[in-house]
Amino acid sequence: MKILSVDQIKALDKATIQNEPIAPINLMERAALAFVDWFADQFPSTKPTKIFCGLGNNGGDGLAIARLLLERSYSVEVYVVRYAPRESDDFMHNHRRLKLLTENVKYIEFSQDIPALRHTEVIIDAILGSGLSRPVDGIVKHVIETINRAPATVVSVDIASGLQVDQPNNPDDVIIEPDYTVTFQLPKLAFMLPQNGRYVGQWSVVDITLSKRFIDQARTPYYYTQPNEARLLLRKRDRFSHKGSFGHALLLAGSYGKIGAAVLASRACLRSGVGLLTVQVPRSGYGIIQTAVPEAMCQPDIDDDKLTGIRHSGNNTSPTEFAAVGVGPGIGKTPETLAMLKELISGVKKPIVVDADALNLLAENKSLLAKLPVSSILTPHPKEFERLTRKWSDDYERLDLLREFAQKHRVIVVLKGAYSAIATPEGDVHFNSTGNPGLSTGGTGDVLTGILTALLAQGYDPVEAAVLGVFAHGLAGDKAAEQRGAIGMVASDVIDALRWE
Ligand SMILES: NC(=O)C1=CN([C@@H]2O[C@H](COP(=O)(O)OP(=O)(O)OC[C@H]3O[C@@H](n4cnc5c(N)ncnc54)[C@H](OP(=O)(O)O)[C@@H]3O)[C@@H](O)[C@H]2O)[C@@H](O)CC1
Ligand SMILES: [K+]
Repeated sequence: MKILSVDQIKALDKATIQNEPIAPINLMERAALAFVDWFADQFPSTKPTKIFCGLGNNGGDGLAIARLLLERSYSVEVYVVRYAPRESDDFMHNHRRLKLLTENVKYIEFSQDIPALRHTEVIIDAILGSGLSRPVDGIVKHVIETINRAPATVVSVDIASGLQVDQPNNPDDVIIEPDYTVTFQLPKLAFMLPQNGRYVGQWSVVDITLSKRFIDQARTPYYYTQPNEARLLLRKRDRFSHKGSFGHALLLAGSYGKIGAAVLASRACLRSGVGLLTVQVPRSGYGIIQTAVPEAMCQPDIDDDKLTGIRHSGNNTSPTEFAAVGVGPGIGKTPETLAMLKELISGVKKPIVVDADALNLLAENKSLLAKLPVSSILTPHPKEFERLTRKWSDDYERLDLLREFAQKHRVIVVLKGAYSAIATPEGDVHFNSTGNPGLSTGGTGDVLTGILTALLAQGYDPVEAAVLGVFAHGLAGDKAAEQRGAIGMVASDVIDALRWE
């Protein structure tokens, strides 16, 4: 699903009106209906509802929503925040229609006009939408502050009033802090960024059938991966396939005290469809791997405690002969392990998966970045990404840094977090839709490395591997959270919950 800029959203609105064609007022009606359908699924008609409307089209939506809720027997009070002398045409139209139905429309010009808000109520925020053009002040600011202090449930129409759609707000901006946002047609970039979490709440997209042709043709670097899109990436298995069809992967993981990282990455790799897996661990991890992951072959390092080089033994010759290589989980940062990483990077040509301490070693030896095979997948969490780049002042700057980094080094970067952002060498960013705070626990990153290595070994295109792998990892995390709760779940639960279908 594409994420469009605020200018593109306006153009999409216009294109729909012209091409469908549909009168603007009917488009507003469609939006209000879609909102009300969502609302009626969430809240019973016995729930007292107060709707706060601005004077633009977001306010017009609010008035239409008020009328439709009244028609469905909700008890609704409407407040119009009069911050300017002029209303939009569609606001006026809906104002007239609403007045035919109820006298219960009040106006807020001064602070004393703001009603008391109770915890039993639902507040619908239709003050400002995508037309926000400056920070809020005056009476709008007072109303927003009052709503934010209220114990009531708050639902924003399209976007929280005061929140910018696709650029940073000022730190002292006053913005609605909703429990829910119900947005029209496509998600907004603002929803993807951690700094806006409290200004978005739980968000949903409702379909108002805006021009599909316009959306298909619109150019944007930003995408949001939906379940149907991720599932399309999954390859079917041929009945006549054999283990050679799914690649032989190599994982370089573990150090003394962190062999568990190698176990987790290996198990996840095997649970993600790899044909064969060889794990290289320090010698002290040999028995552990052979016992904990009997499906994997193990190549011990000559060193007891750390990885020191690429071992060429048994039926495996050099890293170039593996279908895919994953490196990093639990490896530590000793000079010997750095030497191993250098040997690997200069030896392989195919994309590799780079995680954890391998990323920290790259951050301390930035000249290695230029030597990474094209389309390698790097999986930093924000702190690791900061070490690879620099500090940022807000999440929009971080997003710019992410895109620049991926383009400059021609790699894929999975920036982990809520809505993990996958940046491609072409400069696109795919935000992931699965996952939950339960994934913030030791070992889940190792699991992701195993998954991504397995997908590369099976011959997936690296961008598709990253998008699909991050999606499946988050989905397994969601299933684990359902079973164990987000607090009690551990990385092994995520592996157990992996399902490729
Ligand atoms: N996209 C779609 O397809 C559809 C969109 N729809 C709906 O339309 C909404 C967008 O409507 P909109 O463009 O009228 O903008 P909206 O946010 O109501 O505000 C504009 C007014 O507020 C003013 N204003 C701005 N900032 C201000 C501030 N800080 N403090 C005070 N005032 C401020 C601004 O003034 P100006 O900038 O012109 O000076 C202008 O007068 C969108 O979010 C969705 O709900 C649906 O109905 C149908 C399908
Ligand atoms: K709003």
